[in-house]
Amino acid sequence: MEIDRAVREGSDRRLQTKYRNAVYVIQRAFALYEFEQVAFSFNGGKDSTVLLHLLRAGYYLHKGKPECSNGSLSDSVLNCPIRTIYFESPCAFPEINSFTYETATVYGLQLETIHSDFKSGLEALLKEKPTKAIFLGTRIGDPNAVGQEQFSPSSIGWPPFMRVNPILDWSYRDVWAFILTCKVQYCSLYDQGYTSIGSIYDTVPNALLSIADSASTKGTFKPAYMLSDGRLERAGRTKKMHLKCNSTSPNNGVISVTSSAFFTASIVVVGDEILFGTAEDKLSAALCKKLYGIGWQVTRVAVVQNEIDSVAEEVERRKFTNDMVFLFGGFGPMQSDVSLAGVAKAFGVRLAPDEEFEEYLRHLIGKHCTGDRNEMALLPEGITELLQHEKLPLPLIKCQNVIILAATNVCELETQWDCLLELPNTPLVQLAPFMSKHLSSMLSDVEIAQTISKLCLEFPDVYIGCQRKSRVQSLISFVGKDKTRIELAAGRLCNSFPEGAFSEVNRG
Ligand SMILES: Cc1cc2nc3c(=O)[nH]c(=O)nc-3n(C[C@H](O)[C@H](O)[C@H](O)COP(=O)(O)O)c2cc1C
Ligand SMILES: Nc1ncnc2c1ncn2[C@@H]1O[C@H](COP(=O)(O)OP(=O)(O)OP(=O)(O)O)[C@@H](O)[C@H]1O
Ligand SMILES: [Mg+2]
Repeated sequence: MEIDRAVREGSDRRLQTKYRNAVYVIQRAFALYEFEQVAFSFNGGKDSTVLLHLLRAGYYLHKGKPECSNGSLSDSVLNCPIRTIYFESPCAFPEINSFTYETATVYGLQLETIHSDFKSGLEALLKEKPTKAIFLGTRIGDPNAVGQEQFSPSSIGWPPFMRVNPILDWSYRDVWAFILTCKVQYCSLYDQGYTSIGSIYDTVPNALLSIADSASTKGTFKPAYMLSDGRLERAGRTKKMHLKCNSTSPNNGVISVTSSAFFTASIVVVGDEILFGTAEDKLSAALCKKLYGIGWQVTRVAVVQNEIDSVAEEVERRKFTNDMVFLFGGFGPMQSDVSLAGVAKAFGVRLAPDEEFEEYLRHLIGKHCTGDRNEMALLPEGITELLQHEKLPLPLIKCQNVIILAATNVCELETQWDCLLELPNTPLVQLAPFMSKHLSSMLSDVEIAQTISKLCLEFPDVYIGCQRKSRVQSLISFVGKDKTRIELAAGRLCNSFPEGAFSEVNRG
């Protein structure tokens, strides 16, 4: 079989190992489940394309390599007539759609197209046809791969089936090594600089592949297999929150950009000494200001103990509720430096040696690196991205939406913040800035409370807060992204009281 031969006869030992393991998982699944009760989730993406050919190889080996009477391989075994499900969406790239359909025809896949979301589509599918297992092209590093194994039951709340992930441990490089070694067709978007493909509204070519040397090559991109750091394969995926694409919406998935889009962040500070009261947390106050400056809203600052479970608990909660979580403290060689272990626990992954980070550490602390395994170079496996900038002695560590800031003082924080903003794939999207207006008054909080409550109902888009300077002096703040609305709300307050009751103050 051509795939099997291409890999085995090639010289890439690593690919051969990955291939053998993936095909083994596929053969075991075929031995475990009836062929009619397994399905392949295929969407024309590079990972599912790899999986398609592995399934063909696994099926061929499972079938025991039958041959035609003339000694050549029969066509029926070169194909793997597996039930194949494709969740088609109006937001998909036309190139992806056509590649999916053409590939299904070429390889004799039994294609079933589903037009609803994953969960309800699978519920309907399982009701209609018994389905015990579904093959997916999920890989470690995909946002939804966390905690998964090669055989993982579907999650709670999902219909029951086994998710089979034969290429879970494959890297970006392994995927391209396989595609190029086996010379199989792939979707044309990957030749135009796309490295991971979502919808037309959230995916652009990967800027790291841009050829922007001259006017004639402007807007041209190198092919996906040229991306040297596979951890950046999702750099062309923009944030979903900006854009809403809904296949069931009346405007049939037409893009709608939320003008008041805003991101939220939370800050986790790891520090026993802050909780003892012997040290002060100045870093989170400085970071709040920075985030506010780029239009982000900070929804929580939490100080936790230097304890794995305390860090894990806080990070686990915040990574769901916030777009980004920033973590300070508890990072280093001391026994109390448990932040990375806490982050790993929050994501349900283990700490594993990261060769690239180890190299940076060796440069930085050289002879102080003891033993042949540096504990500081143990990073959460499969979810870590190193954010490197020439001004930083060590790259910043990003684990999905959690960024570990190694700053020990405000000055270091400022450098790290500036570097983060300068990164080509910065996770810090600059949003419309917040604006504010502040009024001071000698009226007491009791006198103004009712009017402010009414204003809050009338202006849900403006934050209206009252800070008591004393029992008889208040500072009322109006914060939001629409200056007219802020002015209107502030004017409404002033008009509700005798003239001169409020005076504007500048709070920088
Ligand atoms: C066949 C199939 C099975 C899935 N099973 C689960 C599951 O058991 N639990 C879950 O949380 N998500 C499940 N998902 C959803 C994926 O984890 C993930 O959300 C999706 O593949 C990524 O698409 P998105 O980034 O557009 O959300 C499944 C998706 C597919 C296609
Ligand atoms: N619309 C879909 N229909 C069927 N299966 C899907 C769909 N979207 C995702 N999947 C399944 O989830 C897997 C992971 O999706 P993911 O987008 O990470 O990979 P891919 O699409 O194969 O490649 P890429 O990362 O380059 O987009 C796919 O390989 C496929 O098995
Ligand atoms: Mg994809």
